[in-house]
Amino acid sequence: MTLELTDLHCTLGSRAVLQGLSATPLAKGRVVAIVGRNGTGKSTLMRAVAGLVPCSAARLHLNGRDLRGVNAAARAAHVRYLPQAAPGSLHLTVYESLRVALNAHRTQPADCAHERITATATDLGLAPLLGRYLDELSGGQRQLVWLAQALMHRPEVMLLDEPLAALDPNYQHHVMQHVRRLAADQQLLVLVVLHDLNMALRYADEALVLLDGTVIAQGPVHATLNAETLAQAFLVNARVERCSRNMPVVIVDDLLEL
Ligand SMILES: Nc1ncnc2c1ncn2[C@@H]1O[C@H](COP(=O)(O)OP(=O)(O)OP(=O)(O)O)[C@@H](O)[C@H]1O
Repeated sequence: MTLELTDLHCTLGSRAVLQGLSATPLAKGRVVAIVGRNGTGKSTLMRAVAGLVPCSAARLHLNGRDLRGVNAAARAAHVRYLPQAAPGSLHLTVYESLRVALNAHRTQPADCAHERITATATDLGLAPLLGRYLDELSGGQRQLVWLAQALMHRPEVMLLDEPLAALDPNYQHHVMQHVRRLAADQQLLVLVVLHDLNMALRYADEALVLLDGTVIAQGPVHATLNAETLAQAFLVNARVERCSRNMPVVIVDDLLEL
């Protein structure tokens, strides 16, 4: 399974947001970190792949299937988008909301539903919250529930837009470990917008670096997030060093002039 993106253009209002964005085909089973400065088109790219904003492309294919004529509702069976700000909460318990999410696509026989819900909730550390109402949860807890809902579908592609933004460090690592395991076990392609470059270095296989609506670098995450790319993408003087446990860490020394 691959996702092919060639020459994507998307104009919102009068702004050309995606400007001929192309990427080397993205393969299943991998976690791809989408990074780039604010307003550079990361969310728009996700929304374009999900079919939520109008875009033109020379090629927008999933598994050889042309997605261009496929509307967002039909794409949702294969491509699941988790936005930055999820919609307002209904007065449902976490368990009920996961049940609704599972039923929405009927990918599982009903007798597996309970096991599926409890397994996903346990994996994400949500088991103690299953009986709580969504509108009584904290922002971070709710974000975890949206993620669990998205994962109920077993899509081919998961688009996660800053899924760590409201989470404490423990949950951040918990979520990324789970996402990574899912990608490998279920041969899922995960595109994840991350502002924390250290999380990208630690958990992503590949990085896609955006600037002004195009891809300026793509490849294995450790090779791609180098000083030169970080300078161009973020206007920072940065280096990637190994910590005492041999994990790569981005250190920003200075800001570069605009
Ligand atoms: N509906 C819209 N109408 C007009 N312009 C829009 C619309 N949505 C987004 N934009 C503009 O498109 C550009 C890219 O926005 P997008 O949300 O894709 O950026 P981003 O890289 O995800 O940013 P961030 O890291 O801040 O979330 C921004 O300049 C934004 O103002």
